[in-house]
Amino acid sequence: MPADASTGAALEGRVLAALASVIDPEIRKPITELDMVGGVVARADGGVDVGIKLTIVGCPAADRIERDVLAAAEAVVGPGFASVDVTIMTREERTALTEKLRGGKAKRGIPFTAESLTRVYLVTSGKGGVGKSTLTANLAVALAESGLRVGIVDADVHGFSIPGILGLVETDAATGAQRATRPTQVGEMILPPVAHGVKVISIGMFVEPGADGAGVAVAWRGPMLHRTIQQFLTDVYFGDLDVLLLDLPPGTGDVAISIGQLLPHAEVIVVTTPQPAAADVAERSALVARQTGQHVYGVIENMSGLPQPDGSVLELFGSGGGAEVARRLSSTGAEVPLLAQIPLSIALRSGGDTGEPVVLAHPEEPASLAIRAVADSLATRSRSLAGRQLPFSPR
Ligand SMILES: Nc1ncnc2c1ncn2[C@@H]1O[C@H](COP(=O)(O)OP(=O)(O)OP(=O)(O)O)[C@@H](O)[C@H]1O
Repeated sequence: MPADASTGAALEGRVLAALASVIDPEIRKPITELDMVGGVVARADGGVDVGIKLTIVGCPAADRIERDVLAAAEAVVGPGFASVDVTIMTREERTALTEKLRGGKAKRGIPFTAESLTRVYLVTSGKGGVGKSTLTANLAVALAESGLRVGIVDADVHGFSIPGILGLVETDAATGAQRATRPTQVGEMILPPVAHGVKVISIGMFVEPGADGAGVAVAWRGPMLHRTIQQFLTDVYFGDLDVLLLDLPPGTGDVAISIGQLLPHAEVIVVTTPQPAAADVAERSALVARQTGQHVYGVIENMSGLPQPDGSVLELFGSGGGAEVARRLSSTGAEVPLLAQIPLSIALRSGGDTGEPVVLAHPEEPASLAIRAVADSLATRSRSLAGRQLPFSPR
């Protein structure tokens, strides 16, 4: 039923209040806080005309925002009594929005400083293929499911697999090839795509797909890598995060050193396999992090024994590698625990192939339970202020 036209201003106020429930899916804030509501005008017939200003032309969230705005307005004035007019923000309005999102600061900096409340974890490994990206993605999804605000920076420059593992894949209109979802850019601010509640940015989102659909290999030089990682940490709008996970390339290369300089307070999680022979290289990746002052939070052993139907366990990659890396790191610095042993799991592997993380698709799997136990231990840690300089001084 239409509202009474004589209460125009009150009606406009009620519709505006209802629009506060419409969340921009990329920025994850109410559109009313983002100055995206151009106007709400009550009509003589008891209906309402709503003007919406999107951040950019071709905004991927446009349809959803328009639909949600219409639904919110109709919930107040009745079906068929609301119209939505969509326009695009001016350059000045976009600049004002990006400044507002940066907390009023025109100048960009890395928000994940030692004083911020975001816990930053670097997921590293000695060698490739040990499941570092798969675990990073599943840990992030498990943390988001437990109610935390979570972001991932996929800094694995040569093996950017996080978008695929999380299903952030789209078809390139020009070539028909599959490619990682492109982030929306608002002025100089990049809005990370969201998958399963996790904000994700990946180098794979910025490379062109090859003929086979895979990202074209990029020959990165050290300074360019450093700038790219720095840009991910400054220009990508993550908002307030509880946890930021960075998926590092395997080994001890330029990216690890750059991140050591940019995020010296980050903590390191080392992923290794049960193979004792791999312990050397895994240990080295953590030692580089220690040299830049980072704390090693713990070791995860992945691809541990595969449970068999008869109850026995097949130790395909041997055993003891995770405990060995934890023991060696503990003997040369602060105590480093073995956080978990994640079993070999077909469901974990196939979830990575289809973009449906195993912790969501098969929460009862032993691999999911082991990943969730690590996520729980990360989730229950609060960011300690001990030993940190607070941003005010005594008079
Ligand atoms: N516990 C597991 N059981 C079965 N398969 C797994 C397990 N962990 C990872 N895998 C599979 O192993 C392969 C390598 O995993 P992933 O890409 O996560 O490794 P990575 O260490 O990130 O490699 P890189 O750094 O070289 O990109 C993937 O196909 C993944 O699905």
